[in-house]
Amino acid sequence: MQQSLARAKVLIEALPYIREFNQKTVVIKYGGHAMVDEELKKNFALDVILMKYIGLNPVIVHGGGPQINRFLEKMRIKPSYIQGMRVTDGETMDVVEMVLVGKVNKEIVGLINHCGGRAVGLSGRDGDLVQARKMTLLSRPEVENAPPELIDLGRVGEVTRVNPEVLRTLDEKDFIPVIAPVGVGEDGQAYNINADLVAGAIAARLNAVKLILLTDVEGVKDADGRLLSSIAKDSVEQLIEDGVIQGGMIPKVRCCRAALEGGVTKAHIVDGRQEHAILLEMFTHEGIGTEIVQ
Ligand SMILES: Nc1ncnc2c1ncn2[C@@H]1O[C@H](COP(=O)(O)OP(=O)(O)O)[C@@H](O)[C@H]1O
Ligand SMILES: CC(=O)N[C@@H](CCC(=O)OP(=O)(O)O)C(=O)O
Repeated sequence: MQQSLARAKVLIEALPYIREFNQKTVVIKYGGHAMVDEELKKNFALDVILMKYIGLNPVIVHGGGPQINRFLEKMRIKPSYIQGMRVTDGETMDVVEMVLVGKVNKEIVGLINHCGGRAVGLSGRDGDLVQARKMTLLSRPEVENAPPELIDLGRVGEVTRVNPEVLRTLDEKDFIPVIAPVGVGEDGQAYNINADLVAGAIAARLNAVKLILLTDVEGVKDADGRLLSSIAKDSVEQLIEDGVIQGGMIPKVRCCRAALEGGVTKAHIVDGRQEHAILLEMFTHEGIGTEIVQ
């Protein structure tokens, strides 16, 4: 009796959130590090399917950094990153597109469909969804007051425009879009874009009610390693400058800030290794991880 009452209470706790998010878009970035084991991947798929069936519009953007690295290692190419971005020469770009679009994307789509959902895989090149240009990245000078230098990352892109037409068409037919972070340049060439940045840009363009970034840590931590449950968007740059936020966490917090500035209501960085992380974040009073706030 007690147990069934507890179960009913869980459902009732979700009710205000289900009502609030009805017909709203939620962009979920599924990081490569969160794709840990088969059980976790299946639970991710089930969370997304549940969201769709209770009336939300989930849009998935996935990463695949570790999966790309495994392939590069087989080819004896050493991965290299600057400020969380992969240095991408022509050969690496071929591997990036092959692994992200040909492998990781298809696996996620296959899993969602196998679990009873209706997913369609896309890259940013399909329907000109994610348009890009070469990313300009400035060095952070070691010596005080030294002028920053332009870093050449090869075929790494930044988003210039999101064309949501193809996503609207899929939504009309109740498909769940699963997007690989490869963009298209003016020259028609592919660009490798950090998946967090793609998720942030799509969330802003779709006026998403939430952006959720699933990663492999509990959330953003302070200098002593304690979880920060909330960060004001205007303190993000200071935390980067102080060296508290580093590496792959940099594009995450920056994209959350940009998404909020672009009209997204809430942005969260959440531990994708936790079972049903999406449901806990979306439909419980406590929430989990770090919220970036206005
Ligand atoms: N302040 C911080 N709080 C939490 N993680 C941080 C912080 N600074 C750097 N990181 C690193 O960022 C990583 C997440 O980025 P990344 O590896 O690119 O994840 P993903 O593959 O999910 O995109 C964490 O595993 C952690 O090592
Ligand atoms: C420019 C850049 O760094 N692109 C990323 C794209 C994939 C990604 O972002 O994957 P995760 O989310 O799993 O890290 C890369 O090549 O690894």
